[in-house]
Amino acid sequence: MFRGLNSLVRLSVRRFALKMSSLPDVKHLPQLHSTLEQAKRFAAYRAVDENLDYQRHRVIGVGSGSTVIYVAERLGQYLLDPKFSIYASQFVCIPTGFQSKELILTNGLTLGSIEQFPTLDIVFDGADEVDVNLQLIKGGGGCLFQEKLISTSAAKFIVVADYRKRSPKYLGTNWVKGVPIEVVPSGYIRVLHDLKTKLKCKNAILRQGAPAKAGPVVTDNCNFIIDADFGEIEHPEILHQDIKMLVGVVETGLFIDNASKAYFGNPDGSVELQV
Ligand SMILES: O=C[C@H](O)[C@H](O)[C@H](O)COP(=O)(O)O
Repeated sequence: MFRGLNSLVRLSVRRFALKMSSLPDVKHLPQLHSTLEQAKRFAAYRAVDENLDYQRHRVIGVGSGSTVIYVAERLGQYLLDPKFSIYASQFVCIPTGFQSKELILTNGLTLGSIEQFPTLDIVFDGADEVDVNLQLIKGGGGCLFQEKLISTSAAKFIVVADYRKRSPKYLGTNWVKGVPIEVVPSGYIRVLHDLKTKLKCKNAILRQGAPAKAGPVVTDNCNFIIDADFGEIEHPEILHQDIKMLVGVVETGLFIDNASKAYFGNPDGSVELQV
């Protein structure tokens, strides 16, 4: 129901922006249903406004998840404002999966592919947890491989998140579902076994699609996802390398030395920046 409500609000935001025909101030937009959604929107709008160099940036990555919804919304508003539209009409947006492809299209933006544009100017994406060194856990929504492909192909990777994602110190403190790992389907038993025996993982499970689907989650690349719990992760770069070495692993949800900045939205409208 909330998703439906939010879509309605987003539609009215688009109409509002159309009527205003200038980049709307986030504080004047119709309120979203929860303070958490408001926090995500505050972070996304500020991240776009502060980092998008609309006169120079042409190839823009749009990530996955519930926070980038507001990134795509903001980018769409640049198209509607005559001051920016001449530049925004030249933006090409590269998606990190099916969901972001839809976001790009529904906000009136031009869709491109990583094969056409292997180098990006900037990418905006969410995160499941951000540690004090800007290392990330991503993949809670199952999109990690394409997200990593896009974010490591961009000159700048800007993280947009709400206040819950900021780790007090180590990854694995706030996000306790485990590190998402994309694996080739035929190799999942082997990877589960190796995670437990070779890497001393506390628990590793194949992500299930229930209740929406019986059986495992299948990614946009037709792979499976394993969630591997290592507790608090002191050395994410080493863990990432160790997991990558396992036969059957396509990519890990540990994003190492990749993000340039992270914006965390708070319910009161303030946004914290981590660099
Ligand atoms: O696979 C999903 C992605 O890594 C998302 O960016 C991540 O899960 C954060 O999503 P959200 O903005 O919904 O918290």
